[in-house]
Parts: sequence; C-alpha cells; structure tokens
Amino acid sequence: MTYIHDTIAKLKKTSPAQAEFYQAVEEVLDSLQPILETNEKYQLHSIIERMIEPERQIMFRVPWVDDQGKVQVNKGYRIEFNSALGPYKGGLRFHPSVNAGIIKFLGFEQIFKNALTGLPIGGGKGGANFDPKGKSDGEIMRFCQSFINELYRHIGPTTDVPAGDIGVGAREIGYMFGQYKRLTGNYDGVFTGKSLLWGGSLVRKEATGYGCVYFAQYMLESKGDTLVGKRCLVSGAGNVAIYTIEKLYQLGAVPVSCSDSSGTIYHEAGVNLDTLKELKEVRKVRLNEYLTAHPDARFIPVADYPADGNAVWRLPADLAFPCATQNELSESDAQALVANGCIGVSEGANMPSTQDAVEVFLDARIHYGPGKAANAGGVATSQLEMAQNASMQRWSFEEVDEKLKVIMKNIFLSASETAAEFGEPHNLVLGANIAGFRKVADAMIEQGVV
Ligand SMILES: NC(=O)C1=CN([C@@H]2O[C@H](COP(=O)(O)OP(=O)(O)OC[C@H]3O[C@@H](n4cnc5c(N)ncnc54)[C@H](O)[C@@H]3O)[C@@H](O)[C@H]2O)C=CC1
Ligand SMILES: O=C(O)CCC(=O)C(=O)O
Repeated sequence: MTYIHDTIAKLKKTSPAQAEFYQAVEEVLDSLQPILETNEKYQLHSIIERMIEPERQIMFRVPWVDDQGKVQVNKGYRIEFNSALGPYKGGLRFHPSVNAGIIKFLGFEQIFKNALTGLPIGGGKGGANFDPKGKSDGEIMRFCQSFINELYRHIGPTTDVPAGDIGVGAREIGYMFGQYKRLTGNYDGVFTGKSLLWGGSLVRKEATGYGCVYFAQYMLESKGDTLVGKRCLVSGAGNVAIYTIEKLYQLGAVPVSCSDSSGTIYHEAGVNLDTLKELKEVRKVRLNEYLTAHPDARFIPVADYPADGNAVWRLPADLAFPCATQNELSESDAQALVANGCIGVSEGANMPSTQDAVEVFLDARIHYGPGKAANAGGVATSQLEMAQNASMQRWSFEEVDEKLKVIMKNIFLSASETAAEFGEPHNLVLGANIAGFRKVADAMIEQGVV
C-alpha cells in the first residue's frame, strides 16, 4: 500500500537514525493495512501521521556526582506519546543503550498495549543512558534525584505516571518519588511500582511475568492444551523473567533456562527460583554464579553464542518466553525453535523478536503472543495501583491477581477475535495491533484535531 510506504519513508526523513522506532511503526502499519483500506476516516483525519508523532518529547541533562566527587552527565528522556485514552503511562529505562529512538519505539508500543488493557491510560515512556551496573546505592540515589529535578515538572497522577522498566525497580522508584515529593510537596500516585510500605500494589512486582504466562495459558487453552509438563525456555534474569519462571512452576510447567548479558543458564532439571532470586534480587551478580549452587546446570557464555543469534533459543523446549530485551530473538533463532518442536512463544519483553523472526512464527502457525499483548499485565496492574491510590484503598493479593487474569484473558480474546474478524484467526499480531489501534484512533477523532 503506497500510503504506508510513503508514511514510513517520510518518518525516516523527519526522524533520522531511529531504527527500533521504524521497526515498531512498520510492524503496526503493516497490520493496519486492512482497516486503513476500508475506513477512509482514518486517512481523512491523518490518524497515522498524528499517532507516529509524539505529543511531546522531553530531553534533558542529568548531572550527578559520583563517589569519587567527579561530576557525571547523562541524557534523560520522557516521551509523552499519546493521551487519547488517559494520562501518559509507561516505564522508565536506565541502560547505557538508551537513546531517543529506543524510547520512541517503547512509547509507541505502549500506546497500543495500554489500549488493549481496556483501562483509561495513554502511552508514554522515558529513561536515561545511565548504567546502574556497578554503581553504589548513593550514586543511584543522586542520579535518580537529579533525573527528577527536571522531570518533576512534567509528571503528575492525572497527567503522566512513570513506572519501572530495565534498570528501574522499587529502589529507584523510591528515590524518584522522594525527590518529587520534596520538590512539589505532593504525596500522590505519580509513580507506580512503588514499595508496598507506601502506596504500592500487591502483584505489581509479579504482574508482567505472571501476565505473560497467563497469556500463554489462554493461547494453549484455545486449542485444548495446557501448560502442564511443558518445558519452557526463558531469557533474561530480571523482574519479568523471574516472575515468568515463578508462574510457570505454579501452573505445572518446567522452566529450564534464564540469561543475562553475560550468558545463558540451561538447567535441565528446572531453574532453581530461590537461587535465581538470591543472585539477581539480593546479590545482583552475574548468572555464572548459579553453577556454584547447581553444578549440574550449564552456563553458555555470550562469547559462545552463534553468530546469527542467541544460544538460549537453540535449546530444545515446548515453549519460549523472551523476557530480556528488544531484538534478542533473530530469524535463525526462530527457525531453530520451530525445528526443535517449540509450539508457542509468549513475549515478556518489548519487541524481543525481529520482524523476520515474527514471520517465521506466523508462517509456522505456532502460538505467538506479541509483547504488546502478552506483557501488558505489568502496565495493567500499574493502573490498578493508580486506582487504589486514588480511592485510598488497598486490595488483597488475590483480588489484584484475579483482576490481572481477567484483563489478560480479555486481551487474548480481543486480539484473537479481531484477528478472526480480519480473516487471519491465528495472527495475534494483526489482531492486537488492529484492536489497540481502533480504540485510540476513534478516541482521537472524537477529541478533534489536537
Ligand atoms: N518491568 C515491567 O513491568 C515490564 C517490562 N517489560 C519489558 O521486559 C523486558 C525486561 O525488563 P525487566 O525485567 O523489567 O528489566 P530488569 O532490569 O529487571 O531485567 C532485565 C534483564 O534482562 C537482561 N538483559 C538485558 N539485556 C540483555 C541482553 N542483551 N541479553 C541477555 N539478557 C539481557 C538483564 O541482564 C536483566 O537480567 C524489557 O524488554 C522491558 O521493556 C515489559 C512490560 C513491563
Ligand atoms: O507499569 C507501567 O506503567 C509501564 C510498564 C512498561 O514499561 C511496559 O509495559 O513496557
């Protein structure tokens, strides 16, 4: 369709050198072809042109003092992408690879993901090219305070509500909230993913991983299958990976791998969750230390990965849960998974599979839950945290978990019913993109040209 082709060509000119952002936009626009062809209103209202341009992009300097007394400077970002459905909502990522293109891809995905939850939240994302690895607690605190010294004026409980992502967990949210409170004098629900001691919601920590497994469960159930006894590959060893592994065990599956940026652990007997939590949540060390407690496991260092992919996806298993980062699963990895008998993929990370890898899954007709549907449990539970804060209530673990299950089920149904409506019932990429798009686009039209 020349309209889509021209739109992407123009985007590349006006927003140069943002490869991940183009990738996310191309995937969505390809899926939207059938709805754009039959609904002139979206072109008349320039919905696509408006959707791919953030409402606001905030870029700022983050100066801070390290433990040696030297001043360091990082780049900070908050991209307020789309507020048609509610306040901007999305995490903050602290990682050295962060740049405007990565935050834009994440913010763009967040628009559709948040729409799919059915909750009143718009899309945004932020972060900094700060590397938390090896930093002292004092350095992390000073960085977070400096980050908020600028960001505080742009956020608020009904305007823009950040949360965590890679490199940002409850500790960082605590330091950022403290500084926000000091600067504004407000004690409000401006962040989610807060500590349970002061306004956090039960289940938020677990929600992305749990939700991703619930999504896999619903995909399997739709074909009369279950998770029981399934051997599962999980990548990553952070928040999403850990709680994906926890829920897989609870539902009778056997997670056999995890990974970090140093390499992959393969434990045929099943990954030991207590050891993993101790290494990553408490001691924050490299995964090879897992072998000390479990000499029967195998560690594959990154140096031994295949040139065209990631060792974790070359292992035999029934299901795959990419939970680390974008583009961590290549076309060759996807081919290896399918050849080894993998029957389903549920993405905990954002855009972990390359476009070619996604094609392999769709062509092979295996279950494929794209990140914006399968990992939406995190942001959905963030909205439940906002609802509890606003009504000064606190719901039990069971109550929140039950709501999370219902939300994930509805996302699965909405993506699969939309996919069927457009004649490709197995294609949840198409279904999720169109279902999310329709809600945002129609809201934008109703709200006029703004
Ligand atoms: N935390 C949340 O609620 C949500 C997170 N996500 C996505 O899930 C993914 C993981 O995020 P979190 O677990 O929150 O972050 P985290 O900081 O807790 O963990 C990230 C993990 O991925 C590993 N990792 C990073 N780059 C890697 C690489 N190149 N190779 C192998 N491992 C690598 C890190 O070592 C770390 O163990 C990201 O794509 C994030 O955007 C998506 C939805 C919500
Ligand atoms: O909980 C949130 O607000 C955001 C979670 C997030 O960053 C994501 O869904 O990728």
